Amino acid sequence: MALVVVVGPPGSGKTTIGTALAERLGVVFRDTDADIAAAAGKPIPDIFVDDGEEHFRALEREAVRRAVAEHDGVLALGGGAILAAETRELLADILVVHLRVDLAEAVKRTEIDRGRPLLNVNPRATLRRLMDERLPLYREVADIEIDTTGRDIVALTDEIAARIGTRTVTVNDAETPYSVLIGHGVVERLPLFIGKAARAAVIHTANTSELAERVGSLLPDGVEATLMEIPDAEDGKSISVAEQCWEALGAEGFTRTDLVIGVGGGAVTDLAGFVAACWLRGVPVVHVPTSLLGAVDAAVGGKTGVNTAAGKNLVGSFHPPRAVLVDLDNFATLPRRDLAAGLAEVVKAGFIADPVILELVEADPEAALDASGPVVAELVERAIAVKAEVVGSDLKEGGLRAVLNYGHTFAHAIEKLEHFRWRHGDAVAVGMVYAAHLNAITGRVDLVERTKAVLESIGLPTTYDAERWDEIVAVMKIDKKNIGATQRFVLLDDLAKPVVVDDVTAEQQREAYERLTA
Ligand SMILES: NC(=O)c1ccc[n+]([C@@H]2O[C@H](COP(=O)([O-])OP(=O)(O)OC[C@H]3O[C@@H](n4cnc5c(N)ncnc54)[C@H](O)[C@@H]3O)[C@@H](O)[C@H]2O)c1
Ligand SMILES: O=C(O)C(=O)C[C@@H](O)[C@H](O)[C@H](O)COP(=O)(O)O
Repeated sequence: MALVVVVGPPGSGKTTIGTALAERLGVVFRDTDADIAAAAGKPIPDIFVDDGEEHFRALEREAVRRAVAEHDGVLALGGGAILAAETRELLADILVVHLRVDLAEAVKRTEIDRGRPLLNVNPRATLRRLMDERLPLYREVADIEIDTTGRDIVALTDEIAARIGTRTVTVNDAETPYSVLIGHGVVERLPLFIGKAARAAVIHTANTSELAERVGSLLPDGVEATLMEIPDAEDGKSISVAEQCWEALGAEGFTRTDLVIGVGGGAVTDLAGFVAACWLRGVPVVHVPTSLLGAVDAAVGGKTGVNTAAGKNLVGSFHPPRAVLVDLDNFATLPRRDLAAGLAEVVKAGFIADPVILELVEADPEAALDASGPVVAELVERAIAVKAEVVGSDLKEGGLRAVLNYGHTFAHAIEKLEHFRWRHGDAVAVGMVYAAHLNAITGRVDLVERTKAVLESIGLPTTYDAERWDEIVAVMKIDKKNIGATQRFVLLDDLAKPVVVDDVTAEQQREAYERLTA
């Protein structure tokens, strides 16, 4: 079903603004006038001349019906499409943007384009009449009305995106670009990303069961929801849980066009992504992250996986989602400790790429912990933008993507030694302090105090048990970034200047541990 439908009189900019809006939202643009001309094999003015307006309107009603049902992007309708009552009814459940324009500018804009059959004679008077007649109908169907007169495209698309309540980050993945919608209530946009699914498996934990039910109820008629509750947190991220999900998919007869939806924290989205990646060798997955960490990191970028006795995330696959719906309202029930843990990955994005993030947290740590406040919304968008930029150019961690692992070599060792009972974000916080010591010890930038201060200001741990070096070093040796026997670490040459190095000596690693635990 269409994401946004754009309506308005001739000259209001439906095609230009609709195209820019689609680009901004990371979706495809479609125009029913173009559909009609293509299907008829001739331009619209020729249809009017050869077959008459009534015939054209019949073609238009059918073109709109079809496009609304099958196009999951921005859809522009011909200026007169809303004359049909059945079309207006069709638009009742869809987000409709009405573009207004004043008469003088509409005349100017339409003069350039001669292909408008109703404006061949006395265009100014005709336009005035059409605009007056149709205004109440545009208003009847529209959710948002925007005056385009004298305004540039960028400002207009920004305003429409903001009024839709959705900030969108596009992940320009080389395989299939997808959108991360961020805003209050964006879970409602789920029906746009159903594709051809006849069934959807909604994977969740007890903590997100209410939302999972709501997600099930948002599926369009004819799409059958199967709710699959898995154990909470890391207990759910195991091969045996994945296997139970596959058994359930088999029992429900899931096919390649059916859909998996992950509703929960990072553990759920990692598991749901993995289940989707392996079922029939890959079915679509949509993520509805409910934790801050899931939203800014786990749900974006296509890394999926489970933990095994051998270690954290060692079994998995790259399987980018079809879309990610970051509904900020979902953070309302997230415990403060989990919100803080999510901020660890946000702070990481600050150190590796966007220092404004650090400034925002440092300026007001409490605001960074206020789930419903504007600072969290900005932090979420910035952190996702950092991640999208990196994974968009290196999905499979051939090079650049490793920078997202800043602090993770040590963090994953803690997680394994603690039998996955530590919060991932807590481990990453300690891991970043360890990395900051390594930065300083290896003659790079000294950000130790800044790292500790920002993490402590939001209640995150910055030290670890002093007696476990031998175990830690053993686990770090099986880190995914290592090449053969060569250990690799992500360090910082400077703030926002990450580098992957392979020459950190055993002594330097030990020295960093001693400083961390001193
Ligand atoms: N794939 C990736 O790129 C990637 C990136 C970062 C982290 N991860 C993985 O993500 C996991 C960590 O994610 P996490 O921190 O979200 O942990 P989590 O999924 O374990 O969630 C933390 C806790 O918060 C609860 N919770 C989640 N949303 C809630 C809500 N709205 N209200 C109340 N409770 C809620 C969960 O049920 C859980 O108890 C780790 O397994 C980590 O390895 C993956
Ligand atoms: O997406 C990535 O790439 C990351 O490294 C993001 C990390 O923050 C995240 O914790 C991820 O789960 C780590 O992946 P792994 O490959 O080190 O297991």
